[in-house]
Amino acid sequence: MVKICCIGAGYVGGPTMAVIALKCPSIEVVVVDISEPRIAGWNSERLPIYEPGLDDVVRQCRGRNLFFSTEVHRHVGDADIVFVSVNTPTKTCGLGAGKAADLTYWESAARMIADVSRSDKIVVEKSTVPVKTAEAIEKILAHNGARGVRFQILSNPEFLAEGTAVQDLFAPDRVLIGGRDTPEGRAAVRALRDVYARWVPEDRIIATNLWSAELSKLAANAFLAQRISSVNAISALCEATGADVTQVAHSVGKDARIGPRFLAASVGFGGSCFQKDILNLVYICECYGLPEVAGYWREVIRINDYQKSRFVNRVVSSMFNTVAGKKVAVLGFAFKKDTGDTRETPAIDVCKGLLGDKAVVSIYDPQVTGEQVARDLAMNKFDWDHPRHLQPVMSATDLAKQVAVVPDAYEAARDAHAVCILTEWDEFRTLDYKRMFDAMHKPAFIFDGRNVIDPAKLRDIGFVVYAIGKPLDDWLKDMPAVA
Ligand SMILES: NC(=O)C1=CN([C@@H]2O[C@H](COP(=O)(O)OP(=O)(O)OC[C@H]3O[C@@H](n4cnc5c(N)ncnc54)[C@H](O)[C@@H]3O)[C@@H](O)[C@H]2O)C=CC1
Ligand SMILES: O=C(O)[C@H]1O[C@H](OP(=O)(O)OP(=O)(O)OC[C@H]2O[C@@H](n3ccc(=O)[nH]c3=O)[C@H](O)[C@@H]2O)[C@H](O)[C@@H](O)[C@@H]1O
Repeated sequence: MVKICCIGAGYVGGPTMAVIALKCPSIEVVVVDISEPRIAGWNSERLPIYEPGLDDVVRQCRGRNLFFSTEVHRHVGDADIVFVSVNTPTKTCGLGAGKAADLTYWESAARMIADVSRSDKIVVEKSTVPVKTAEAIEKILAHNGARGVRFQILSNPEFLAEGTAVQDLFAPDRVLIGGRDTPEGRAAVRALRDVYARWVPEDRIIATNLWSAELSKLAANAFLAQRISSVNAISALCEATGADVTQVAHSVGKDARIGPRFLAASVGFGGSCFQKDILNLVYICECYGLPEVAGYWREVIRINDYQKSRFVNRVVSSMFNTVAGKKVAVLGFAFKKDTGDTRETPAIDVCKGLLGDKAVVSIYDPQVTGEQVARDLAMNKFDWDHPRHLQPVMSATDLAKQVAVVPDAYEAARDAHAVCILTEWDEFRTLDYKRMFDAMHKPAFIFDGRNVIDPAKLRDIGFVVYAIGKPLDDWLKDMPAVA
């Protein structure tokens, strides 16, 4: 029986391995992690991540051919194929701080693989890594491995999106496998291809060289994020001119060369990867002496930051230039719908902006806990991807004074001056906004950072409405949008 071990039981390692186990009953899959609570979560009825459809997949194969364990050394030692799916955050200090990928976790995983391996292994980069990481890993394994043990490194980046991870894994647009162009390298690519080929059509499995595979992942995320920054840049111009960004995006996306997806204007993109991977790309370009290329991609991040601060400025300037002491309801804190993940969510920057202007913020999100919100709002940039014990937690008193996390949208809006919609949860489309309006101070404002409400209907109720990239209310027309 082929044995697979995956190091890292996170948003990628957990779902990816669960689907491999489901689709390949003859393969034993063990997911290992140094985090005991995470592994305990995977072995419990309440999985550590919220992902539609995942419970069902895990229930079908856990204990059959899918296992979660903290016995990292034993399972890595036993495996034929070792996936490495550890976090690769942005460096917070030292050379390349704020841009370069921090490969500490990756390197320690690679050294551990070398230490415990007594049989040949295929080592698969699942984490998103800088181009040429495979070369560094090869060196670590070659210099530290036991005599006679051979390693083949493959790059097999993951393209799933949170919230749709299970369906993305069931029917991927493509599976990318990069390997060495040697007999051993080609055999390793074949072995991994055979795993995916059990459910992915052959023409969707692409084999490339190692560096193309590594770079394709960074490039794909950069292209996706660039589409959002493009439409968000246009959204600012829509507000200035009276155009409607939804209509513009629809018209632009009808061009088959452009396509309709991923053109929804928003308060900004979030998530653990877009910013991190683009910064990483920027750093790599700078290292290779390509400042113009680096500058081009850096603008994608700059527009994203601009979009978030533009939103905060809209809120504050509309409300007579101050939100001090005013209650602002925040609907949605996760970085997108159908996930409880808050890493790099635009809600953090928006809430911090409002708190900086002394607002009292009342947050409702169907999947995010108060503890998580407190942690996020107290954190420095990039700290979220480092161990929990190194992260500051906002004191209970500070939290109680300015931030409340409440169990539903109506409670968030009670006695509020404004509502900000920051995540596009489906339930926000069907709320009883009249009921909310009646319970709010007047004028009652609504700021829709995700275009989930119908501005005309809410204006009829009596709200002053701002929606990203939509024609402005008279109220907002003369207010400055950007500081
Ligand atoms: N989150 C996402 O949707 C996607 C993430 N990626 C990439 O996949 C990688 C992993 O991302 P996530 O799963 O989101 O991260 P995560 O933080 O959820 O999971 C990483 C796990 O690795 C564990 N870990 C770290 N060092 C370890 C070690 N030496 N031994 C054993 N376990 C160790 C951590 O305890 C953690 O549970 C990153 O490189 C990310 O860029 C790629 C595609 C999608
Ligand atoms: O490498 C990764 O981590 C993953 O990053 C993204 O996936 P994810 O971040 O989970 O979610 P997306 O659906 O891409 O959304 C990212 C952010 O962009 C925002 N977004 C998305 C689409 C859009 O049209 N407008 C928009 O503002 C979302 O609300 C969210 O905040 C990519 O879509 C995945 O292919 C990739 O594997």
